[in-house]
Order: sequence, then C-alpha cells, then structure tokens
Amino acid sequence: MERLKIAIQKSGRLNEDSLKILKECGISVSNGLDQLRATVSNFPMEILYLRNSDIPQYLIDGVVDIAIIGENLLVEKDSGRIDILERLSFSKCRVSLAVPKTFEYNNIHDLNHKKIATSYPNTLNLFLKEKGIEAELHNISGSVEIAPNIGLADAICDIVSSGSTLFKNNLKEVEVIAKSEAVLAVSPLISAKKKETLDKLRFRLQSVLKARNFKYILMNVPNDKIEEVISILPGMRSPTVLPLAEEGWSSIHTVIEKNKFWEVIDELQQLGAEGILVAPIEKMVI
Ligand SMILES: Nc1ncnc2c1ncn2[C@@H]1O[C@H](COP(=O)(O)OP(=O)(O)OP(=O)(O)O)[C@@H](O)[C@H]1O
Ligand SMILES: O=P(O)(O)OC[C@H]1O[C@H](OP(=O)(O)OP(=O)(O)O)[C@H](O)[C@@H]1O
Ligand SMILES: [Mg+2]
Repeated sequence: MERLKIAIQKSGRLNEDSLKILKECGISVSNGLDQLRATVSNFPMEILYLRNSDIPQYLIDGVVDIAIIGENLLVEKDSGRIDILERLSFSKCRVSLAVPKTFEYNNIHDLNHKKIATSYPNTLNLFLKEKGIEAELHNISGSVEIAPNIGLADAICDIVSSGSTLFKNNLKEVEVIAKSEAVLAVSPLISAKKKETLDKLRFRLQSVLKARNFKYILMNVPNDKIEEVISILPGMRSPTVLPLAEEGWSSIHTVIEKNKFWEVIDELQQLGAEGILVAPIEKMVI
C-alpha cells in the first residue's frame, strides 16, 4: 500500500504536540528526530520533518499529502487551496497588531501611513486593505517585537499567545487579525487511494480529540437520590447504575464534558454523592 506522507515541523513549537497526538492515535514512529524522514511500523504512513514555513508549498505541490501546521501560516502562505480537515486544539495563538504602550491608540486609522514590522505581510496586507489603511510594511523573519524599540517601526504585527513577549517589550495588543491553532491540512493533489488511509487517521484523531474533552466520572449515591443525581448529570446517553455491597447505595458511572464537572459538583455533594472519582478517557468512539 502506498504510504500517506505527513509533514510535521522539524523543531519548534508544533513538533512535540504533533508527535504526541500521532502517538495517541497508536502510530509508532520508528526513528528519531536526527533524520528528516521516519517510517511508521504499524500504519501506512511516512513522516517528513520540515520547516513550518515550507510546509504550505509542499502541500500545494503534492510533495506531502497532509500536514500538521499552524493555521496562521496557511492564511499567510495559501490562497485557499489547502483545506483544513481537523482542528487539533494545541498551539493556540493569534496574529495581532501591537503598538508601544505610549502610543495613544484609538482605532485602526491611527496606523495610517505608519511603519509596521511583521513576519506575516500577506495576512497584514489583506487586513489593512479591508480597513482602507495604507501603511509601510517591513518584513522581518523573527524578533519582531523589538522593532519599535530600535526605531525600525511604529507598530508590529506578530503572534501573541500569553502576551508576555509584548509586555516585556513595552507593547500593547490593539487589534486581533486572526486566531490560530494547530490543524491537520490536506494537499489538493492527494490521491483517492491515500484518502482511504487518511480517513482511517482522521477517525483515530477524532476519537482522541473527543476523549480529551470528556472525563469518566463515578460516585456513590444513596438509592433515593439516584433520579435527582441523574437529572443533573449531562451524560452521553443513560448513566450506568450498579448496586453497592452496602444496602441502600449505588454507584453511578457516566461520561461528562470536562468543563461541566465543576458546574455540577456542589449539587452532587448536596444530594449526598460520595467518593466522587474523575478519570481521564483515552479514546472515545461514539
Ligand atoms: N507563542 C506561541 N504560542 C502558541 N503557539 C505559537 C506561538 N508561537 C507560534 N505558535 C504557533 O506555532 C507555529 C510554529 O511556530 P515556531 O515558532 O515553532 O516556528 P516558525 O518559526 O514559525 O517556523 P519554522 O519551522 O519555519 O522555523 C506557528 O506557526 C504558530 O501557529
Ligand atoms: O505571547 P507570548 O506567549 O509571549 O508568545 C509570543 C511569541 O512567541 C513567538 O515567538 P517564539 O518564542 O516562537 O520565537 P521565534 O520568534 O524565534 O519564533 C512569537 O513570535 C512571539 O514572539
Ligand atoms: Mg516562533
């Protein structure tokens, strides 16, 4: 069978989590990062370790079939030819405009005819065009946040996550241009045969991603409170209720959305639920 070629960032912010999610999909990568290519022993797939910024072109040319890549880079390098298949919920960030803290910023028109340093010229150009702003763009490939401090620009457009790089450089975020996370993207040239393998991979990815959002919860409940407890548990279907060895008590098991747990915990305790356990779920096939 022809192997599905997947591009993964060689080193950097996406590398570790990309390999982690593949591992959770049961894909064992046989050789280490020192090689630019790795085969997979238990799935018809081959891994190519590449620079993040080169990946969109490889997808367009069909050199690789799929890739794990930052959505922001697809916006920057592609004109809609590459489809996003799955959003992977890691490397969340945004592409934003920032100015020095002392800059009295009211709205985007304050950037008219100003100098803006960025590593994302296409994304920025499109945004400025939409807003009818004319600015002088300076393309730099890294350490963009330093530009205003060394007199290179009045503003910057770069990736923001926690905001600490902006803070350290006395800058403030004033406009969010695009939000981004790691995504699974596909080449427009992928063959029908490889699409079958891709569907298998997507099924696994979806099971892993779903499981990350849910917890398995179990608790002991007095029998006369079972109905009430069940009514506040937003479970998948119907919870499992098993009798305990102790007369008058049952154990309730169900699956609950990660964030919902804290919303119902007080009510559960008030109803007399005891021994509440919350456990992670590895895979979820619904
Ligand atoms: N501070 C951050 N927090 C969260 N995600 C980020 C952050 N910085 C970048 N990212 C995301 O991770 C991706 C890779 O960023 P990284 O800095 O590792 O590589 P790069 O310098 O863009 O690429 P290359 O592999 O070409 O050197 C970015 O495209 C973005 O989607
Ligand atoms: O809001 P924060 O959490 O501070 O993150 C934002 C910073 O992270 C990225 O840089 P990175 O550390 O990847 O360095 P790079 O410029 O060498 O890519 C990005 O270019 C910002 O500088
Ligand atoms: Mg970076």
